[in-house]
Amino acid sequence: MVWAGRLRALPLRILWGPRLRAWASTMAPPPRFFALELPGCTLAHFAVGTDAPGAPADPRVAALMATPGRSYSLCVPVAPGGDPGARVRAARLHQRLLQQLDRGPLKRCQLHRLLCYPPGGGAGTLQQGVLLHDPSDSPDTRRALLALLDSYLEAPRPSLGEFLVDDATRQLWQRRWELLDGQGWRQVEPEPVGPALEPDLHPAVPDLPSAGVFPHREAARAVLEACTAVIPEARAMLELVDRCPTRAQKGKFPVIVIEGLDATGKTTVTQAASESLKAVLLRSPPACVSQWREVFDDEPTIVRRAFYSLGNYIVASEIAEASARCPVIVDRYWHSTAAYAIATEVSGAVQHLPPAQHSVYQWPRDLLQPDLVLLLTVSPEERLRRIRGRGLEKTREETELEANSIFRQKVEECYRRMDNPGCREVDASPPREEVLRTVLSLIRTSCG
Ligand SMILES: Nc1ncnc2c1ncn2[C@@H]1O[C@H](COP(=O)(O)OP(=O)(O)OP(=O)(O)O)[C@@H](O)[C@H]1O
Ligand SMILES: Nc1ccn([C@@H]2O[C@H](COP(=O)(O)O)[C@@H](O)[C@H]2O)c(=O)n1
Repeated sequence: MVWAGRLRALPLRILWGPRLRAWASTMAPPPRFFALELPGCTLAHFAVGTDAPGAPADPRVAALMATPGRSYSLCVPVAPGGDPGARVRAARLHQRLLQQLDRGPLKRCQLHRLLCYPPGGGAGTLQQGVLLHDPSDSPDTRRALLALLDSYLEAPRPSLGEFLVDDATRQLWQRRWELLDGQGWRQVEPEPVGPALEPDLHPAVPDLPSAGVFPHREAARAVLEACTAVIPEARAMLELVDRCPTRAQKGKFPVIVIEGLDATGKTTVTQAASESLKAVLLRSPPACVSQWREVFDDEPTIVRRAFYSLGNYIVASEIAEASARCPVIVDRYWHSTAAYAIATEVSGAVQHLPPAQHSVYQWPRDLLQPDLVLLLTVSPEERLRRIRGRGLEKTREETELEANSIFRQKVEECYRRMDNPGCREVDASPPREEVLRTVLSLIRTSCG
């Protein structure tokens, strides 16, 4: 491994002459594009293997990789076989990989979220992973990464690349590691790292309908069906869903959904409004599945959101039944499932979200629609005051929201972009009585 340490110091053009370059170009794999999440949730884009040797990469990428140490990319395809089973296996593998990076010598590496996609992108072509930066450039890190790859015996195996800086020209290169039959791990020829334009659509968006924002019940159902061998609770959940009518119909009374980030006052408002309107109060996920929530909250997005999506269909059958008798108030519904899924999967900040009117913001075609959706919003400071005032143990996601105001902004912006039905925003910062008055007045004017 000593030679590899020296390589960084050697001007790469000595190793990378024209003949070698010509040979490599005949063998070269297709170019790959990368979206790297940097501190502050900014995204830097770069390309590997395009015909751009010598061209400067994004200065932020160059700066990161030029800091003392060594950077590696580790990626897993999201849909190696295209079917839900393959997607679930790949997502669980990616989750396991992230957990493994938190141990041993790899723990000292700084991690940055990384997405890899081919030119043009498209559903099923994405790879998700991380860029690891080892500030100490220790050979133990490389050894640990190769040992980690060795522990993945079945496809899809993660792919490992190593970044190199040509000290003379400052050009960046990537060398992938490949497993050669009987010869162990070998590095393939370096490929140039060059600049890349930001794609029009964030590369994770084409996969959202199969990975967390399911456009119909069957799409979410197929995901849990694929999990039954490894998550016994998935079978129990499917049995409950399968007992619900495929197209639950709303009764003659109005159905009002209250949405918002944690601690914006949904519980307070839904309880008071349902008393005032003599309405049935329901919540998603429904009580009958809440005992499995912890299990699914520990799973990757695709499985977790399939659970919440199917929970919405169970609530739909409860709404259908209750709205035949009286008004119904619902604490969270599909908009929550979709908004959190989009905000989690789309790396970067608000400007990287899919544009308004994109199909991911459309209501699923087979899910009972409410008459009115109200989105409670409060300032970040007020929300934090309320979380602290409540004094309850914070869930992991709440902790993340608290720490990551950009994630919170993305969730809220997704709520605002939801369509058909869209959300009516209500400023929930005033005292409880005033918020309730506003909500009741909106319900009366909108639902008669
Ligand atoms: N208008 C208000 N003014 C001041 N405090 C409020 C107001 N509405 C709710 N609260 C308080 O803020 C805290 C969070 O409210 P609540 O539990 O209703 O929010 P929530 O949106 O249901 O939260 P979660 O989604 O996390 O369950 C509670 O302690 C509640 O008493
Ligand atoms: N329909 C829903 C409801 C909830 N979620 C997820 O649960 C989290 C919040 O739940 P609370 O009980 O704290 O209100 C939220 O972070 C969502 O991830 C969902 O996806 N769909």
